[in-house]
Amino acid sequence: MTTEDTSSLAAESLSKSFGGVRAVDDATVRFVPGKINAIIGPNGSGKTTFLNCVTGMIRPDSGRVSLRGKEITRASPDRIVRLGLGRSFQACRIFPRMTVTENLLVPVRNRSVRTLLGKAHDDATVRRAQLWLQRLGIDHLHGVEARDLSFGQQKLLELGGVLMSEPEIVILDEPAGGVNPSLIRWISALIQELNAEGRTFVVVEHNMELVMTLSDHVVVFDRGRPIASGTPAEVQADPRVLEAYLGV
Ligand SMILES: Nc1ncnc2c1ncn2[C@@H]1O[C@H](COP(=O)(O)OP(=O)(O)OP(=O)(O)O)[C@@H](O)[C@H]1O
Repeated sequence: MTTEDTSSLAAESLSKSFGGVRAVDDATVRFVPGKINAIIGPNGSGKTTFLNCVTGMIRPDSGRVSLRGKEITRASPDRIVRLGLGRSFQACRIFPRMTVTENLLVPVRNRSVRTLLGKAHDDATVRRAQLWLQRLGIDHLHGVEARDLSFGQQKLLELGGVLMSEPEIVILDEPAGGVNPSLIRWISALIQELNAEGRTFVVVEHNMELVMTLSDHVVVFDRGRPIASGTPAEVQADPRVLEAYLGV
């Protein structure tokens, strides 16, 4: 078995430039299956672009992405979701004029016209949406339009949308960004619970306290490429990481 086979999600020599900016520069990353993986790095170090390449949102200039050993580099975002990879966004993506429940039922993760025009949702799907809302602690808001939710509630709703596709791997872009401390603790506990049930997480996050307490494996990006990886304690003690963050 090769190293790649042991990792459910991996990127190899991934590169993406925007004009003269090498946003992702020959990045090779193997996420640890079944664990909470974090990606950290200074602003502009390429974390979001890397995730966009991994999830099919943008096509890398070179390199490959694989899921369970199978190449997905050129797969569409929809297909990648169907293969078990769910993803939230830094700028929360919800439908503001739809209710909380409708947001979970709308096929955001499968935007094909066929699905949009397809039959109404079956009872099982509605029930599943209710169960996720309960788990997220926002079931009492089921009939409220998403635009009337607080920012933190909108983040939970977006997470619910991701979970509706029952992903094996959940990628979260800044789940704690702009969220108050008690909600951060709630989201953190949820991630741990969902991970304990077998879901792998990849979390891009700037909140270092959260990263260091939550994650099992941390990958540090700097100038488009991973410069260090390991346990939170290992990366914290790595001089390359201090240099990237502090320029020391
Ligand atoms: N669509 C784009 N067009 C041009 N440049 C881009 C584009 N997207 C990203 N970049 C540039 O690529 C580099 C990496 O950006 P990216 O957003 O991936 O970093 P990041 O680590 O996610 O940053 P942050 O932590 O601030 O979210 C930056 O220099 C950014 O300005």
